[in-house]
Parts: sequence; structure tokens; C-alpha cells
Amino acid sequence: MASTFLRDCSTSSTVRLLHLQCRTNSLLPLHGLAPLSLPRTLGFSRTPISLRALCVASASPSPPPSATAEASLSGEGCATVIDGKAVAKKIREEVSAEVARMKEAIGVVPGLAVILVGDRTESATYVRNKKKACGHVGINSFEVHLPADSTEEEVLNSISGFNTDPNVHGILVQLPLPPHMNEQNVLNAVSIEKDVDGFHPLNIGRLAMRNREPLFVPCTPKGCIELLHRYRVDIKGKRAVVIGRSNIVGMPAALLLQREDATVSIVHSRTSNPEEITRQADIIIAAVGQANMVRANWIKPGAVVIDVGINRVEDEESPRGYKLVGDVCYEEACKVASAITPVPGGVGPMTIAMLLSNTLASAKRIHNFH
Ligand SMILES: Nc1nc2c(c(=O)[nH]1)N[C@@H](CN(C=O)c1ccc(C(=O)N[C@@H](CCC(=O)O)C(=O)O)cc1)CN2
Repeated sequence: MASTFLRDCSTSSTVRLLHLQCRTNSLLPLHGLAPLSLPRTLGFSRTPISLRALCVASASPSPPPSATAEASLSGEGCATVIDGKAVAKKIREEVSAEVARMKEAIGVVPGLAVILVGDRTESATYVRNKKKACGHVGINSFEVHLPADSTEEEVLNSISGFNTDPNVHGILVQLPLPPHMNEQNVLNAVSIEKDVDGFHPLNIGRLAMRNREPLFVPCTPKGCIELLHRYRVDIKGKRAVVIGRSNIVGMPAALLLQREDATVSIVHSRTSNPEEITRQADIIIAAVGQANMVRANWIKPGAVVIDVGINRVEDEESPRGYKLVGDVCYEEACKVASAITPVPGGVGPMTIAMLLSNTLASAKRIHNFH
């Protein structure tokens, strides 16, 4: 997680003068799609929804716009907020129901094993949250916590034990590993049938090949695509730009978008004119780990923006002394994009929801349960 001292990414006077907040779940049919029906559990209407974004003025010197003001897809007004927290909750409910059905039918409870090496606070928090989420949906969790100075062999031994444990259907090694370990050796050791993080080179290789299916897809990029699907964003034939090329997010996100028939470009640290390329995209996935890097002038009006970044920014008003911001300057982007994920509460919660879903899928596959 990047730690910077940015306070405010807005420099444009438009942003300061017309400060609009966007309400979550004001769903727009995006990219010219027909109006939608979506589950009430997410707070969406089942009746056809016209182009509508509910905006409330927070600090505008001009009269506040009407609460039912029509917003255009050209990006005027404010974007639909893609509510990852609500979608993740819905997915956890779906997983929970399936876990109960499986237990009832064949007496099998899915199990997830997590290996944590070292004492990074953030990693420990993520692992705790993963175990808690497992508990909530009825998945058994197992944890091995090794000290930071453990040998690679000790990690490999733990993996090997879980590979052969019939109560374990999913195995993950929390990343990053301490620097003295070879991440590749460790990830290669996870059985591909239990590789619920989807980081094994065979699973990634299959993801990259046409007419081949990976057993698992990495959780964060899978969560991004799931958000696009659940918000009925058209991907086929669209131009997509992924910013960042990490093994965990950027690269698999680009492969997934390509499998959905998008035309995909990857923007990275050596790309010249990244804003020019990004500005052509209908869909942007930003996964670069740099606070507020993507500004309004990087975004085509009406584009859909998925922000994967989770960056700490100093904030004296917060009790923690910092706040979390994405890779995208939210207050600028939400005035240009047609839909956008917030940070926090966007992609982050989807990562753990997808992990639960992958673990359930693994148990079902291993026990041939449909
Ligand atoms: N083995 C893995 N290691 C790591 C992964 C992974 O998928 N597998 N991803 C990240 C960390 N991560 C899960 O492990 C993760 C990151 C963020 C969130 C999340 O819910 N974020 C919240 C904000 C949380 C906060 O307040 O700090 C949000 O964005 O709303 C969940 C999981 C690296 N390592």
C-alpha cells in the first residue's frame, strides 16, 4: 500500500466551485444498454430505470440541482457509484446458501487454509478478515502463521500438508512474502486444484490461452469483472485500459477483459502519454498503487472507472491519521465518468467475496457436487 502525503487531488476550479456528491446505487443503464432489472437486495429498482443520477449539492454556491435531475451519459452531473460493499454482501449471501445446501446434501463443509508469514499489520488484517468472512458463510478456515524469519522450506512444508488434507479445498499464501523468499517457488507449490487465489502459473497460463479454462481466477480482477457484470456494463467490443501490470491484478485483469472480448491496452510505468491512451477507454481498471494518479483529463466522458488502488494519505482529521484513497482522483473522475467504484467500499470487499466463491467452487469440484 502506497503511503503519500497528498491531501487533495483537485486543482481545477470547476471541481472546487461545483462540488457534487453522488448517491450510491443510482444505477444507470450503461453504454446504451436497455433498462435493467436488478435484485432488490441491492436496493435497485426492478422497474426500468431511465438515465438518472441522484445528485445532492454539498458546497455549491449555486442552487442545488433537483434530486431527480436527469444526468447524461456524456459525463455531466455525477457518476453512478458502483457499490462493491453491497455486491460483496450479496455474493456472501449466495455463497452461504450454497455452503448450507452442500452440507445438507453430502455432509461436506468447504475449507480454506491461509498461510501468513511475518508480522505485516495489513497482511494480518486481511487474513483476519478472510477468516471472519469464512465463519460468516459457514466455510471452515485453517491458519498457519509463521515468523518473518522462517525458511522457504517451512512454508513449502505447510503448503504440502494442506495439499493432501481432505478437509482443505482452498489454499492461499498471503502476499507479500518476506523478501528472502522466492514467491515463485512458493506459489508453484500450491496444488492447482486448491489454488483459490489463481496465482499458480498453470492457472494464469490457462487464463491467457484461448479455449483453455483456468480452474481459478485471481480474486481482485475477478471481482472487478463481477462488478461490471452485476452493473450490466457492456464489455464486448469496448476499449479497455488497464493501468498497472502486476501479477495479482493488472495482468490478470487485462486477460479477463480480453476474454470478455474487449480491446485491451495496458498502461505501465514505461508508457509514454498514459493519459492519451487511457482517455480512449470505455472501461478503465486502475491498479497501479499510486494515490490519485488518474485525473479528470485521463478519462473519456461516460467511461466506467474501476479503481483497485488502496493508498494511505495523511489526514489529520481521521483518528487513524490517514485516509484511504484510490489510484483515481475520485472527486474529479465522478464528474466525468458514467460509473465509478469508490475507495474504500469498491473493489476491496469484492476480493474476499471472490475468495469465498472460489473456495466453494473448489469444494464442489472436488466432491463433484452441482
Ligand atoms: N494471497 C493474496 N495476497 C494478497 C491479495 C490476494 O488477493 N491474495 N490481495 C491484496 C490484499 N487483500 C487480500 O488479501 C485485500 C485488500 C483489500 C481488501 C479490502 O477489503 N479493502 C477495503 C479497505 C480495507 C481497509 O480499511 O484497510 C476496501 O477497499 O474497501 C481486502 C483484501 C494483497 N495481498
